[in-house]
Amino acid sequence: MRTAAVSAISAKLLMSPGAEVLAILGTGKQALSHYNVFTEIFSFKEVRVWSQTKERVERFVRSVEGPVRGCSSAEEAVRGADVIVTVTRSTEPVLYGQWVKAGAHVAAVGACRPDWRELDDMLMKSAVVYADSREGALSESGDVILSGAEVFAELGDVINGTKSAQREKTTVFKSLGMGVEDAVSAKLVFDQWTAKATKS
Ligand SMILES: NC(=O)C1=CN([C@@H]2O[C@H](COP(=O)(O)OP(=O)(O)OC[C@H]3O[C@@H](n4cnc5c(N)ncnc54)[C@H](O)[C@@H]3O)[C@@H](O)[C@H]2O)C=CC1
Ligand SMILES: O=C([O-])C1=[NH+]CCC1
Repeated sequence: MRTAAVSAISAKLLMSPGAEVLAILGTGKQALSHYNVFTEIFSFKEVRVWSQTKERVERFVRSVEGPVRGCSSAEEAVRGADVIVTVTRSTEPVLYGQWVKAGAHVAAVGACRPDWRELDDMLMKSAVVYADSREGALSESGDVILSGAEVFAELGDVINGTKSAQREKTTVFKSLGMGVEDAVSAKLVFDQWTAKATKS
């Protein structure tokens, strides 16, 4: 859930204000938590999902409570989408720059190893790239390292106002996960548990 929460912060800061279509590539655990968080926080008119097999797409569509359209290709899912979440275990690109609408926001969550890819070079080089941690992205993200793309800013730089949120451009948020996110999540759970325990 904390990974999806961070992706939602990236979308809040970087997606175009009139975003209507969300596409999710992947149908595993992260896909489900991203679906739940993004549909809870935002009001997309359409949500699309794609995965490697038809069976996985159908299982995902059955498992969620809200509407979602299963797609038979990644291209079909992402063409025209305003926000794209990549949550696969792929080691090769599944999302190509030529399919991505100008001004779209991509939350790139998979490919967390230096030789793994989810996004192609065209997308990485044409987008404004943000990361949770610049240091992490430069040592762990195949999409950043192998494309040679520049990391424009950390998400924290945008939150504290030292770097701009370039919403009008195509943006990529490269998520790798940080210990501080786990610590904050653990504190939230602990605080809620303590509050409940004190009431009873
Ligand atoms: N950035 C972050 O903070 C975090 C990143 N991750 C990463 O997110 C990714 C997804 O994690 P989970 O949902 O837990 O995994 P999962 O195993 O539950 O789901 C993986 C999904 O990827 C799809 N997939 C696998 N190989 C593929 C390929 N070659 N092409 C297209 N789709 C493929 C599967 O069909 C499945 O839908 C993993 O790469 C994981 O390492 C996970 C947790 C935190
Ligand atoms: O932060 C995290 O838990 C992970 N990041 C990459 C795989 C798992």
